Parts: sequence; structure tokens; C-alpha cells
Amino acid sequence: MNRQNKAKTPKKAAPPTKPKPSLSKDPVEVFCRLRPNANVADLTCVRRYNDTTIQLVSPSSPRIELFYSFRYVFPETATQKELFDCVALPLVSDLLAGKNGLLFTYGITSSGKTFTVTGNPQNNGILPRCLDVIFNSIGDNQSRKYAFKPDGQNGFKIQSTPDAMLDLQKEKQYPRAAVATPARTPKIKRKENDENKEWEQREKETTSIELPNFDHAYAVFISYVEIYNNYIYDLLDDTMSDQLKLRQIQQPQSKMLREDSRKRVYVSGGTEIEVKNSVEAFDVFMKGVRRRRIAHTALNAESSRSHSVFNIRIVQAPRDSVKEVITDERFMIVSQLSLVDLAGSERTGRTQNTGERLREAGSINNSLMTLRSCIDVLRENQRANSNKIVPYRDNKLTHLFKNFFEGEGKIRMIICVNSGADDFDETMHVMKFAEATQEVMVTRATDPLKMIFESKERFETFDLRIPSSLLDDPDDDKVFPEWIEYFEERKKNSEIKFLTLHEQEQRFRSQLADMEAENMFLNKQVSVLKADLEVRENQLKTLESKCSHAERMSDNKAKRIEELEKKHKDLQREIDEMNRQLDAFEAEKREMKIRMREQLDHERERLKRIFERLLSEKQAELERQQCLTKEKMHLVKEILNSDNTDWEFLREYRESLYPNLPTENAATASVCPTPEARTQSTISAATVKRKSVADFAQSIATPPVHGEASAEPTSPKISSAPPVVNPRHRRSLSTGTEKWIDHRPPGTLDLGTVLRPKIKNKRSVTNLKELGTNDLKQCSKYALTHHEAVDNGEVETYVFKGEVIPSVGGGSQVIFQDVESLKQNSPPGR
Ligand SMILES: Nc1ncnc2c1ncn2[C@@H]1O[C@H](COP(=O)(O)OP(=O)(O)OP(=O)(O)O)[C@@H](O)[C@H]1O
Repeated sequence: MNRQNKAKTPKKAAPPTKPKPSLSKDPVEVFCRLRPNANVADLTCVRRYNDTTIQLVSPSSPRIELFYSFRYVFPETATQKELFDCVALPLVSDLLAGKNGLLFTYGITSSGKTFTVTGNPQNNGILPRCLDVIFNSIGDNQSRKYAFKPDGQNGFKIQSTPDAMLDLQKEKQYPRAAVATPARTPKIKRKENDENKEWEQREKETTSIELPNFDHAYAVFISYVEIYNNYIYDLLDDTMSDQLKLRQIQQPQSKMLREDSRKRVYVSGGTEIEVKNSVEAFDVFMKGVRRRRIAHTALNAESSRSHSVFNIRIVQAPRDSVKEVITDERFMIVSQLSLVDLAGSERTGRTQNTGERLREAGSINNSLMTLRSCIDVLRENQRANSNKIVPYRDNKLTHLFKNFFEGEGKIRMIICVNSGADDFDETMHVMKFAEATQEVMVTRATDPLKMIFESKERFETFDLRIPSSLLDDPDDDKVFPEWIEYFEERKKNSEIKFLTLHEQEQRFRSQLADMEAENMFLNKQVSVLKADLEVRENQLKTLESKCSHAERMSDNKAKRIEELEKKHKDLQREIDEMNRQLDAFEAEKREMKIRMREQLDHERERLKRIFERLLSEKQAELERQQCLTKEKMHLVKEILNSDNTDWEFLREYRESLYPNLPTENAATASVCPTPEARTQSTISAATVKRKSVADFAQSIATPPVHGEASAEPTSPKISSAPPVVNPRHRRSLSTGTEKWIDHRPPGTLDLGTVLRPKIKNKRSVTNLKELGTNDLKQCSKYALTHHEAVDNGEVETYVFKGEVIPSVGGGSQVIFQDVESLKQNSPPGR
């Protein structure tokens, strides 16, 4: 259900009574404009009650209805033209009549303030319309350019025609900085050109106001500043924006407020540009808008977070008969119209701003709060007839417009209202402020035109009427001499004036001639410069194309950089992840190392114990073997020293050592023993059977029949015949050069077998006693041959071999290293 249609008794039924204008004071006029809702389905909280009243309905319960009255309420459907005609046109009319005016828009963000002031190419706002009407009205009554020149202290001086022409000439030669455009990239240039073209095609305002005085020459000056964070920045200062662009300065320089000789506040050092038509004026304004963007980039600001002030000043002065401005500054009138687009009035709590934005919001609130305080104090002073100090100086915004509130001109305010229900609270604050504002009475400004027309000086300078005293009685005789005197006086004055004018004319002519000459010279220079310009323009075009190429490249590069940065981030993440894994792995590795070291120590300990056990076993074994070797040595020694008649003790000894050794029948002789066989032979050496020589002799005497032994191994027959020498099986003990001791105890037979050593370099002995100490020293090898009769009639021959080495006691000792044995049948028939 539509809330607006619901008939309810208004809580504040009667709109407030507006202060009645007194003869010398006018109230601040407040107009209200409703912005159409972007989404029709949205809930609204504002309704236009009638032409002057607004109804505000709270969206939540308890339902509150509030009424506020203003000079006029524009509905959502109101056009820009309607608004302009009603609100701004009277101010333009005042402006042309030499009176000041201040028009500001107030409201929350997006309520349509900028739309109302500037608008768009299709819907021109107040500002372009004001410019159109001003120039439509002035028409041909414009002064020559530079006839009026700002004096830098909020005033103007009137220049003589030659001076004005000289300045014009200078401007043509050296285009003014204010008109020059700062260097821009082709992309920005294109954008600006498109924007300009759009605005050029705007529908211009055709209204024209009749000028109050056609004898006057008019000049239009514009200035554009913004107030951001309580600093004032000049938006028409080219040098500043150039420096910003070239990064010579980090931030734009703020401007100071000063008071002129007539206590009027102005922006000190602010740029003021004279414009000759509305297109030029709007072009300058748009440049200001662009510089505002640049300044905001440098300041990290948002456009809607600053107050912008666009000033139009009209300077007018009487002209002479040749339509040149009379250079008498007493008759000059300067009037100003300020169009102010205030920043959004929403409170910080709602916007939830932080950091820089919070500071901005705080600053906006401060300036608007100061404005409210000033309004409150002004109201209070007027109500109570008190004289409290108005805190204009607390903020740049109020300080700048101090003069308006003190009677310098008319003040009008447009409050822009967004009818959305979400903005109820903020809208209510705006309404309250607006209502309070229109209660302030501002002293009406004096009419400067009237003052000048009524002034004595003007009368004396311009009025040619004959004084009425001379016309009282035409018949009076005294009158004529007075007439004559009066006219002679006027003639004299006229002649003086003529002479002065003639002098001025001559001066002007000579100046003109000089200028002509200079002009010709300059024309030549201009043609040279034009040629140069053409070349430069070509260069510029080339550079521009390069620049656009570079821009494209830069865009691509930026994209690439973005991609790479993304990739880099991904990789960084991966690296971080891997580092994390690596750390975990390192920690695990350290733990494992500690564990392994512990295991290693444990294993080492275990092996050490095993090794020590084995070592001790081995040592015991070695000691046992040493004992065994010693025993063997002893045995061999005994054999050597005995007459080898009784070998039984060897058997006993062997059996005592190796009780489990197999019987001799199992042993097989090997002529060329393998290491195992050699070991076996060595053992065999220790297991030499102890047999009597008689047994052996008997075995030789009764040898078994050839082949019989192998045929009947179980019934051995002892052969009594000596072993047969087989001449085919001969081998030498050694083919080396060593000297051998060939020990063959008595009874040793040459059996003709391969065991029979054939040693070249030898000393043969039957008993070792035959050898002297020197003989032993000369020999390095020792061989002992020994026969034994085996039970089955076979003969077993042993050859014990050893190294002769010198002993510690100076003698010699033999270390047996090898034993060879051979079993053979006793050869038959011998
Ligand atoms: N009366 C209107 N008719 C049509 N469109 C409007 C109207 N008022 C405002 N708008 C649109 O609403 C949008 C916001 O308006 P605008 O920028 O003028 O708000 P603002 O009050 O100046 O905001 P800020 O304080 O942020 O500068 C713009 O797109 C504008 O075109």
C-alpha cells in the first residue's frame, strides 16, 4: 500500500510561518528539489505535499509524519529549465545589475546536487545556463578584452585602449597559461575531445535579460576553486596541474583567504580568467573539472567529498561616445555570482568510512556543521537582537561566504532530496537545517547602479543638462551674463577636454603606428613560427602515434605483469607449501638421524661385543694352534733326531689330538694338492702312522700282486717286495734356485714315483746331525721323505716340506708348510 496516499492527520500540520521580509532585509531563500527514484519499486519517505511543503514519513514504526515548508518545492518531474528559471535567473538578472548572489546546493550524496548545478549535455544544469544567459544579455556591450584587469587584490583596474590592445597582442603571441592545455596522453586527449564534443552539442539557453544600462561595457571573469579537507585549491591554476602531472610536486598548493580594502573575503592569488562567450567559459569550467580529477588523484580524494565553488564576476563601466570604456574606476561596478556544489551531508556513522575517507567525512561534517552554527548564531542574533560573534572563521567554507551573510548579496539554497526510505534520517537532518537556514535574514545589498547614477561625480562627468537655476526666468537680464559665463566655462572645459583627447589620440596613433610596425615584424615571426609549428605538429603526431603504441604496450605489459604477479603469488604459495613440507621433512630427518645414531651406537656396541667374543675365541684358537704347531715341531724334531724306527708315538699323538679322524684307508693321495688337500696333507703330516721299520720292511718284502689291492681292498696283503720305481712319473720338488736339504733317513727308498724329488740344488743327508750350522744357513728349503707300509700291502710315501729360517737364538729352524703323500701298490716281481 502506498504510504503517501494514506490520509493521516499530520503531526506538524501547519507549515512554519516564513519570516516576513522587512524593508532592509531578505530571508535566505530555500528551494527543494526531489530527485526521481532510480528504482520505482523502492520505498519512498518523501512526498511533495504542495508547491511549498514537503511531507516526510518515517519508514519504520512508530510512523512519524513531518512537514517542512520552503519557498518552492520542485517535484521529481521538474525540468532543469524550470528550476533555472525559478531559482537562478533572478540571480543572473541581479548579477547584470551589479548585485551579488550566492546559490548553493545542499543534500546527501547522490541526491542530485551536481546534476542540478552542472547537469549533463542533454540536461544542462544551472551553471551552463547562467553562462548562456549572461552572454545572451551582454551581446555587443562587451568591453574590449583586457579593458578590465584583475589587480590581484579582489579588485579590477581599467586599462586604456592601447594597454588593452597590447595585452591582447601579447596573448596572441604567447597564449596565456590559463588557456594552455597541460600535456596529456592521446588516450586522455581523445576522452576529453569526446567530452568537449558532447558539451558543444548541448542545447543552449536562449533567454536574455534586458540590461539595466546600455551605456556600460561589460566583461565576464570566472574563477573556480574547491575546498577539500579545509584547504582551498585553485582549479584554474595551470602551473599547478602541470607540476602535478610532471610530478614536480606531490600535492597541489592550497590558497589563502584574505580580506580586501573593503573587508571582502577573497581567495588570494586565485586565477581569474576573462571569457568572451559561453562556450569559452564552459570550456574553462570543464578544464577546472578535469584538474579537479588530477588534484583528487594526487590528494587521493573523491570529487563528491569536496565543496566546489564556481564564481562568475561581471565588471561593468560606462563607455564614451566611441564606445570605449571610460578609465575612471569610480564608476566601475563589480558583481559576483557564486555557484556552490557542497559535498554530501551524510554523517560518518552511516557511511562507515575509515582512514582517509573518515578524515574527509569529518572535514565535510566540520564545514557543514560550521555553516549550521553560523546560521544558528545569525538566527539567534536576529531573534534576541544580540550581537554574538558568528564563527565564520572556523571554516574556509563559511569564511569565504562571510560577506554574503553580512549583506553583500542575495543567498539562495537548493536542497536536493532523495526520496528513498533508506535516507529518511539523513533527509530529516537536511530538512531541519534547510528550515533553520531560511529563517536567517540577510541585509539587502545596496544597488550600486543606483548609487552611481545618483552620485555627484557622475553628474559632473557625464550630465550635460543646463542647470535648472539658469532656466528659472528666461526674461531675467542677469540670466544671460550667467548663461554666457556658464557656456564659456563649458567651452573652456570642452576645449581642455578636446585638447586632452587630441593629445590622447595623438599618443594613441603613434602607439598604434608602433604597434603596426611591431605587428608586421611579429607577423613575419608568426609565419616562421607557423612553419616551425607545422614541423612540430608532424613531430607531435609521430610522437602521439608512438605514445599510443607505447600506451597499448604499457596496457599489455600491465596485463602481463598482473598475470605474472598472480603466477608469482601462486608460486610463492607453492614455495611456502614446499618450505613447510621441507621443514617437516627436515624435522623428520633430524629425528630419524637421532634414531639411526642410537641404533648405530647400539649395533656398534653389539658388534663390538661379538667381535670381542670372536677375538677372544680366535685368540684361544690361535693359542691352541700354536701349541699344536709347537707339538708338531717337537714331533718332527723327534722324528728327525730318532733313527725313524718307531713311529708309533706319532699315531698316538695324532689320535690324542684328532680322535674322530677317519682311518688312513679313506685318505687319498694327491700329487698336486689343492689348498684343501694341502691342509689335509698337513693334517696327514700330523697323522703319519707310526710303524716299525720291520713292518715297513715286511710290507716291502711281500708286496701285493699288481691290481690285487684295488680288486680286493677288504683283504689286504702286505707286499714284501720293494716299491717299483716308475720312471715315467718324475717330478722335481722345485724348479727354483733355492738350496734344499734333502733329508732321507736311512732305509728311505727311491720308489720311482712322482714324489721322488729331483732337486738340482740340494744337500742330501740321512741324518740332520750331518749338517753343520753353516750348511743349514746356506739352505732355505727342507724336504723329508718318509715311507710307511699300509695294512693292505700298499706303501704310503710322505714328503714333508718346509722353509729353513734363522731362529732368534742364532740357529736355524724349519717351518713345515706342506706335506705330500702318495699311496701305491708295491710293484710285483721285484
Ligand atoms: N532530477 C534528476 N533527474 C534525473 N537524474 C538525476 C536527478 N538528480 C540526480 N540524478 C542522477 O543521480 C545521480 C547522482 O546525482 P549527482 O551526482 O548529481 O548527486 P550528488 O548529490 O551531486 O552526489 P555527490 O554528493 O556524491 O556529488 C546522477 O547519475 C544524476 O544523473
